[in-house]
Amino acid sequence: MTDNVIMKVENVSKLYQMGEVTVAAAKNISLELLKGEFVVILGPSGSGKSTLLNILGGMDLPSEGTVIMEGENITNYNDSKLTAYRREKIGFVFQFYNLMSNLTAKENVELATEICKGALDIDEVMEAVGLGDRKDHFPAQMSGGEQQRVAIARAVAKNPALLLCDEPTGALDFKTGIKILTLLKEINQKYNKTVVIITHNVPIGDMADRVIKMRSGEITEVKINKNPIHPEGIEW
Ligand SMILES: Nc1ncnc2c1ncn2[C@@H]1O[C@H](COP(=O)(O)OP(=O)(O)OP(=O)(O)O)[C@@H](O)[C@H]1O
Repeated sequence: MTDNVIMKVENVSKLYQMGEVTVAAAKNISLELLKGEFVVILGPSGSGKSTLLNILGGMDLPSEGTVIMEGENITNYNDSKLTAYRREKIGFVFQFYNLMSNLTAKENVELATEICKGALDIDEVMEAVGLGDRKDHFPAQMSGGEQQRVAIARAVAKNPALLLCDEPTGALDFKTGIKILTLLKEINQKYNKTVVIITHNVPIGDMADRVIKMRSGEITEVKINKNPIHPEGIEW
């Protein structure tokens, strides 16, 4: 394993038995994620993106294959080790922000970092996501874009090795979506974090260092972007 590989996925499949039929939600997937890389996994509905993301994030185990994160095979982990893995190593950003409505923006971020070793300074992260003056606002007092910024701060403040984002712009209007993608790129550069976005939204691939295309549970194409574009150049 080269030094800058943080995750190595080898021959991962996820099979579901539906009566007589075996459904392969992921089929023989192999990939590597590099430190500081910005990756977009693209695929239509049902192509296996969420299945793969769940496996990378330790929310689900593959039926076959291995996932090596920073040299450790997480597919051998028991439930408590997987919980620790999700807590320490992975920052999740979802389409819907899943904030605690009775906590302020800052408290939402604090809650996520309380049980983490090596968390980042919360005030600094709140500034980095552009919410320095919104820390004491409750989710209901914030726009969708602002709530997604809180969700990103919450994921980043844990100082995870990998930020996994599932359709992070899916619930946002175009302009706000571009701002969120810009923020994810800034976070990627400022903290040298590996960021993976999964989406069906093809133009988002143009901002990635690497685009991985999926169809029917398989990787169909891997494209390196030598010159990824700034998110403000993306249109959909
Ligand atoms: N628990 C399950 N049992 C049976 N089949 C499943 C299960 N989970 C996923 N699948 C099937 O695996 C395939 C891939 O699903 P997955 O949710 O990973 O796709 P996706 O690309 O994330 O789609 P979307 O963009 O709509 O969320 C689909 O055909 C789905 O029906």
